[in-house]
Amino acid sequence: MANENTKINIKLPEPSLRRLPWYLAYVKLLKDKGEEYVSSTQIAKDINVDASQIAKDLSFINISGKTRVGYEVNSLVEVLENFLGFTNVHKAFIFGVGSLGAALLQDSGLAQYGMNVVAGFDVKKELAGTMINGIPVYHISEFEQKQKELGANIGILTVPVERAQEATENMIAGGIKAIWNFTPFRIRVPKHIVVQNTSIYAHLAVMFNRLNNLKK
Ligand SMILES: NC(=O)c1ccc[n+]([C@@H]2O[C@H](COP(=O)([O-])OP(=O)(O)OC[C@H]3O[C@@H](n4cnc5c(N)ncnc54)[C@H](O)[C@@H]3O)[C@@H](O)[C@H]2O)c1
Repeated sequence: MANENTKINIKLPEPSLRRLPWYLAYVKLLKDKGEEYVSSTQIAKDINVDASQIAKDLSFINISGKTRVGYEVNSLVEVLENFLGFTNVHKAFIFGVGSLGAALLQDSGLAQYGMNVVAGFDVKKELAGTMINGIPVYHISEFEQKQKELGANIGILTVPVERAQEATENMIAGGIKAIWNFTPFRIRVPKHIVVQNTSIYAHLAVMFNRLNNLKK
């Protein structure tokens, strides 16, 4: 089992880190089916990743399989969830409650992955005082006060692209430490601020290209 020390000491390569949520989603399915053990060969077959790669990735988080039976499913779920930080709850605010911001407020999947969205903020006065999926939306002028009450470290940025930098500066001034940036703008931040850029469109060109190659 990975303990706190292991977690601090390990430097996991990012490609391995990106694969861990796939393993977690897969072993959670096995857990729901009541399976007790799983081998890296079985995981490999079902999710199409090389078995030795899986064993290597999992060895980074200090979990090893038993000869013949493989990994214990319950421990694997627990260790992966702890390692990925999905069991710590991170409080987040959403900035920009338009079509994407509102959709993210609707998504209960975020909470399952350790992200607790506690409020949304928008410049539109008519949105203030509304609720989406039980989560309150406030006018942006209330951010400072709500930050004092709720203390969120993470800000999800879903404002129009031309407002991205200004909203980012406002978020940082209000105590946000990590920004999940959904805008296409490359926001500028001080070194101590974590930025994760995410776009559902980023993979499209790759998919179109693969599709075109299939046709040839
Ligand atoms: N990353 C992705 O995969 C992805 C997908 C869709 C949209 N987007 C991007 O997300 C952003 C939002 O898109 P949308 O379709 O929801 O737009 P939208 O216009 O529906 O919503 C934007 C909201 O932000 C609010 N806003 C403007 N300035 C603000 C500020 N300073 N602080 C707080 N709120 C503010 C607006 O009033 C509006 O309600 C855009 O930048 C868009 O390009 C990204």
